[in-house]
Order: sequence, then C-alpha cells, then structure tokens
Amino acid sequence: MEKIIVRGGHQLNGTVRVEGAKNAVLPVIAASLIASEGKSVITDVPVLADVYTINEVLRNMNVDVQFNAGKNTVIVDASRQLTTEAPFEYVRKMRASVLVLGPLLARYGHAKVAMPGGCAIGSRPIDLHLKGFEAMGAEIHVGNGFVEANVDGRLKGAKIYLDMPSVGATENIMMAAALAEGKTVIENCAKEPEIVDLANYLNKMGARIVGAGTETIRIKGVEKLRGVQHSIIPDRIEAGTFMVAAAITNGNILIENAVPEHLRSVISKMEEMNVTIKEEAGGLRVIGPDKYNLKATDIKTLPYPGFPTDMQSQMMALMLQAKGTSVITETVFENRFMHVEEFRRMNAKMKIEGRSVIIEGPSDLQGAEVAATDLRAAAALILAGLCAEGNTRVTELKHLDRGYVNLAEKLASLGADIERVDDNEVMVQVDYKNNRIVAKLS
Ligand SMILES: CC(=O)N[C@H]1[C@@H](OP(=O)(O)OP(=O)(O)OC[C@H]2O[C@@H](n3ccc(=O)[nH]c3=O)[C@H](O)[C@@H]2O)O[C@H](CO)[C@@H](O)[C@@H]1O
Ligand SMILES: C=C(OP(=O)(O)O)C(=O)O
Repeated sequence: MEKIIVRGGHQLNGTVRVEGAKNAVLPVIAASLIASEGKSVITDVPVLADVYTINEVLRNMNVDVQFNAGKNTVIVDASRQLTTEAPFEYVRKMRASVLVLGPLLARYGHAKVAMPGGCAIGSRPIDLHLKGFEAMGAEIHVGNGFVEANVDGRLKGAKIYLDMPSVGATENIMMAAALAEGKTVIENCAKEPEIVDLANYLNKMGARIVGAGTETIRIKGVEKLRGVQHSIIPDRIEAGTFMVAAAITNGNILIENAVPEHLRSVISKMEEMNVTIKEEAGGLRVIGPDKYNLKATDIKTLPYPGFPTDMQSQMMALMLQAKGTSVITETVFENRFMHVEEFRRMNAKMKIEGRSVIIEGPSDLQGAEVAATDLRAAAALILAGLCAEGNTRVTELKHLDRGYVNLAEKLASLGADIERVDDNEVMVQVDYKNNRIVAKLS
C-alpha cells in the first residue's frame, strides 16, 4: 500500500503554481458532450485521476477524447452518434459522472446513468437535478441502480427553484436548458466560480446564459452547440491548501495563479488568525506567524461566497495549531468529519458536537499512521504532518490523487521533508492514469 511520509518541523518557503480547477474541468468536459459539431479544445486541464475518469465516461459513449497530459489539454470530438449510458463502475469512482445526465438528455432525449451512492462525506442525493429535468418535461425512472431520463422531442424551458443552491444541480440543469426549447430560469442557484466558468464555456459554444454567479440564472435555449476552445480557471481549493501550508509552518509562499476574488472567505478567516496575506502581481503571498501567535477562530461552511466545505479539513489542521478554542460548523454535508478521528491519532485535542467540531489549540501533534477518508482529508492530514513531531504516514492515497496533482512533490519543492513511498517504503513516482507506480526513486 502506497503512503506519503511527512517528517514535520520544516518551514515552507518559495513559489508554487496552482493547476486548473478539478471542479471546473469535470463539468466542462461533461458539457462537451452537447457539441454536435466541431471539436472542443480544453486547456489548463489538471492531470488528475478524476479527469481520466470523466474522459473514460465519455469514451464509453463513443466520444473521441484525446488527453495530452504533457500539455494539459483535452480535445473532445462529440460530433458522431453517441450512446447515452454511464455505468456504475465510473459513477462509483467519481460522483461527478452524473453531470453527463443533463447534456445527454438535452441532445438525445435520453440518458441512463448509474445512481451515485453516498460517500464518506454524506448521503449526497441528486433529487434536485432530477426535479429540474422533470420540470423541463422529462420522465424520470429510478430502478435497478440506475436513473433513466426520457423526453419526447426537446426539453421545454421552465422556471426552477432549487431548495438549496446545489452546485451539481445548477450545472446539470444549466447544461440541459442550454438546448431546451424556450426560456429557463433557475432560482436559488449555486454561485461558485466553477458555475461561472461552465456558463462562459457554454456561451462560447453558442448558448445564451446570463446571471451565472448570481442567485438567478436565465437561459434561452438554442438548437445546437459547437465545439470551442476554453481554458479552465485556477483551482481555489488547491490554492487554499497551499495557503494553509504556509500558515501552518510559519512559512512564506507565493501562490501563483491563485485568484483572490475566489478566496475571499478563506483569506478573511486566515487574516483573523494572524496570517499575513498579500495580493501580488504573480498571485497571493501567504506568510505564517509563529506557532504561538496563530489565533483561534470559528468557521461555518456555506455555499459560495461562504466558507467552502472543501477547505474545512485543511482549516481544521491549521486550527489545531492556533491558541485557544476554535469551532468549525459544517452545514453543507452532514457527515464531513471522518478526519477528526485521524487527527486524534496524531494527539489532536478536539471533539465533535452535532454538526460542529470544537478544537482546543495549540495541540502538540505527534506523527502517526493515518488514513485519508476523502480527498481534502488526505491533504489536511499531510498539512498536519508538516508541523507534527516525528513521522506521519498517510495512507489511502487514491483519494488524494482524485484532486491534487503531485501535492507531495510540490510541498517538497517548498522545503517540506515529504516523500511518496511504496509498501517497502521505497520512494515512487505514480502514473495517475493507470493508478500504478512508474518509477522507484530511491
Ligand atoms: C465535482 C464538484 O464540483 N464537487 C463539488 C460540488 O459537489 P456537489 O455538486 O455534489 O455538491 P452540491 O452543491 O450538489 O451539494 C450540496 C448539498 O446539497 C445536497 N443536495 C445536492 C443535490 C441534490 O440533488 N440534493 C441534495 O440534497 C447535498 O447532499 C449536499 O448536502 O459542490 C460541493 C459543495 O460546494 C463540493 O464540496 C464538491 O467538491
Ligand atoms: C468533495 C469533493 O469532490 P467530489 O464532489 O468530486 O466528491 C471535493 O473536491 O472536495
């Protein structure tokens, strides 16, 4: 079993560049299914396991997908006749596979996708996606582990109010509505930067979408969309993860390509904790205070522009180092605290009370063997390892590889003592496409 070994106690300094956003590239690649003419050329694509998975989902439907990982480019040609199914083997690996539902339904009037189950962070139903399609005239049938959607002719534009601002439902409905007959209005929709990126992409393809990034998105359906070029926005969660790496090690890191406007809630909370953050031409500079000058604070995760749930576990690692009592309340997912037990194995002083975690800091963290429970938990445990005494061994790296490109290598380039090793603790390099070791480095 592969693991990452971190030996704590090193200050991180230097420059690091963030990749294109995982949560933007997945819907953008899914949306490429709608283009019945031309090729889509997607650039700034991060080389992640999830990108390989979404590419496989599309190939399985007869889409021609070329991934040039060296150039961070995916070229999608969906102009031939496609099949309209996504089996469980893909949805199980990556829930974002359900994002093919909207594009397929809009283009072919039919889609069949395996029902995603729950996962380590909560039950994660897709009822709001399905309600949206139903409002546009689709018939939905759920059975035998699949959801099947059908419509005679084209979907019809509709007024759709989302009970909660779901990112995936907003994306799926927006993609479906782009090809529907007439006008669709989505109210109480998600406002994440990744929604805006997807709307920009669809508009370049010929869609007519306004209001992305606000509570109400209006879409005038068109008959056809064509392939275009699009570059993916930078990953705000990867940027936030490096912000914590600087803050937790009393380091000084310039995070290139970070977009400050996408990180306002994270910046403001870290500033409250005494972290210095400067916007520079090249990106964001983050300077951590001495361990005993990090101040405790409270956070509550919320839909954007609130504090992102995808930064919750990394902030928890930082709060373990802060002086005083910090409280984290998770309101987006019902069960995103699996990492708490792992932190406890590292001598963290914290307890769960309902949807909150109460952290008494600063903890004298001790290295231990810990298992990643989801991808952000993987990053958070590595971050805690950066300031723990002794060796921290993080296992279950399949979660990490879904969402971070070479995190260990990037942290090492900033001065961390960290390596990825195989069973025999020999340092390795990994091929994310085939999920196997390609080189032993020591
Ligand atoms: C690939 C991707 O972009 N993933 C992100 C996306 O996930 P995802 O799109 O799955 O997250 P949602 O915004 O849909 O989920 C938010 C909440 O709404 C609930 N819900 C959602 C849909 C639905 O039909 N019914 C329902 O009840 C979910 O269970 C959850 O409690 O947004 C999350 C919230 O910012 C992030 O943590 C994920 O990293
Ligand atoms: C929860 C996440 O992703 P996903 O929705 O793909 O599981 C995440 O990126 O932290």
